[in-house]
Amino acid sequence: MKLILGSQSPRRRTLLSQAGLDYEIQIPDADEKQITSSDPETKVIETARLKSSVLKIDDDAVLLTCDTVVSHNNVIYEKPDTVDDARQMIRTLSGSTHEVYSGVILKSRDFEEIIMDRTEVTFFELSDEEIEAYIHTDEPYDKAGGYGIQSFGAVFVKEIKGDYNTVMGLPLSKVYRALKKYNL
Ligand SMILES: Cc1cn([C@H]2C[C@H](O)[C@@H](COP(=O)(O)OP(=O)(O)OP(=O)(O)O)O2)c(=O)[nH]c1=O
Repeated sequence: MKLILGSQSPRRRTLLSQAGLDYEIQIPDADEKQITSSDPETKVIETARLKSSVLKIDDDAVLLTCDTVVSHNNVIYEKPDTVDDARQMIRTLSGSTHEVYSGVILKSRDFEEIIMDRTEVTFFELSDEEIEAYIHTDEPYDKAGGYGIQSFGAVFVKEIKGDYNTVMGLPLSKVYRALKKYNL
């Protein structure tokens, strides 16, 4: 079996490579706005499934698609569209704890497997100056919740409970373990 990563995310590529997995890439072009669930687990799974539904799966392939959202006080945060969105997200996350959900669909012609993971992240209290400086960089805009734990956003983090890689966009150890079952 060969592994296809259905993602344009550079982080997901890096993480699969870090685990020594070989893969080919396909880029899903799905209209994610059509997934409107307000439950983060449902949202990431349905979105990952939507991404897999727009890609072709060969007989000998397993397709991996994934979605990541941030949830804070029952509100879901995806990628900020504007500077104002990013400001509002980082202000909300400042000085409190949020959850990052990453949901994966592994799909072949014969099966579908769901992998779900959740990591809790607590931010230090951030100053207005810190937030303004950050939202005027490129970093927030391609990331759920408007920050990157693997980049400058690391300095916002006081505590993390769970798999760090789930925050970066792929629950790597769970994915690795699942893929071993299919000899990938
Ligand atoms: C919270 C957080 C998210 N992210 C990223 C992971 C995901 O790539 C992104 C959430 O967007 P997604 O829609 O999950 O993924 P994507 O659009 O980047 O890629 P694709 O749909 O093609 O697979 O946010 C970080 O890189 N660091 C972080 O700390």
